[in-house]
Amino acid sequence: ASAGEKKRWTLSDFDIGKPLGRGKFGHVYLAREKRSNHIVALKVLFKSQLQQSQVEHQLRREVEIQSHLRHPNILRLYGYFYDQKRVYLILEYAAKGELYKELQKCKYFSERRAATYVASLARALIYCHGKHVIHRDIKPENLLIGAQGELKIADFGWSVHTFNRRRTMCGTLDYLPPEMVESVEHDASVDIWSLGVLCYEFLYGVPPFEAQEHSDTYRRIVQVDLKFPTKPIVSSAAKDLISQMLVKDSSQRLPLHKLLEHPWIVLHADPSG
Ligand SMILES: COc1ccc(C(=O)Nc2ccccc2)cc1NC(=O)CCSCc1cnc2[nH]ccc2c1
Repeated sequence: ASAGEKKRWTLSDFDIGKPLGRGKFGHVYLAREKRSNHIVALKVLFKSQLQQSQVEHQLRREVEIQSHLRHPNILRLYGYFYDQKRVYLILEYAAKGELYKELQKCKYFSERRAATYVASLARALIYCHGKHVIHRDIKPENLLIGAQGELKIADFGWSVHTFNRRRTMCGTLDYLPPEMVESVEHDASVDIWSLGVLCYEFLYGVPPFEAQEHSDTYRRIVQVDLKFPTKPIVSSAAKDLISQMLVKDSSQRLPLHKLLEHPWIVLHADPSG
């Protein structure tokens, strides 16, 4: 309710629960807002560390952007407050946890689950692009799963290594499109590339351009060295979709709204999302 957003929150409004994770700027805790019994994730950032890294403006800008985003597949930022030493972000709690852990556990997803996730992400990105917000950094580490199994772009803040516990740690190049790897300025079509990389990883369990050395990943990306393994068996419709997203010329990538009409998505994605 809009009245609630005007409220000045304080720590005493919350019962603090178990830690959900920790990162460069602070810790995240499960918490319950006392009056409503609403369960949230409370992210605690240390002002000293924010100042040291000169990210206060970035945080202010992000809080501003996030407070206007309302989409079932984008993790909500309900509000924030601060005290002497810390800034607190009141975030939506995704009850089924981190997607990359689920992917590690299953190795790879069924075509139905992969298509359902890709369709949800496409709808969330269409929504963001409509609000001129791009590059939602959609690698598996930044995706959470809600109570009904729905995907949430959790956008962990540009340099917050909160949950990037994957072997290819924070600096993974895997998701960057050619124009970003060649540090050319980028537009919303970067998200189409990243979604294509994600779709491949959902189906095969590894990103398409993975290599031992960064330099090899870099070369495979700029050459779009796309190969489909013979195992697991993946439909040609899925490969066709991925091939239309992982295109070097960003203007030739399949637009997101066309993705939602692609036969593989229409055939396999759960309409519920
Ligand atoms: C909208 O979201 C965010 C908005 C802003 C920031 C942020 O830190 N911005 C920043 C910080 C410093 C400098 C500049 C910018 C982070 C998030 N989001 C998360 O951090 C997601 C994981 S915390 C929540 C959460 C929920 N549900 C879960 N279920 C299991 C674990 C878990 C974990």
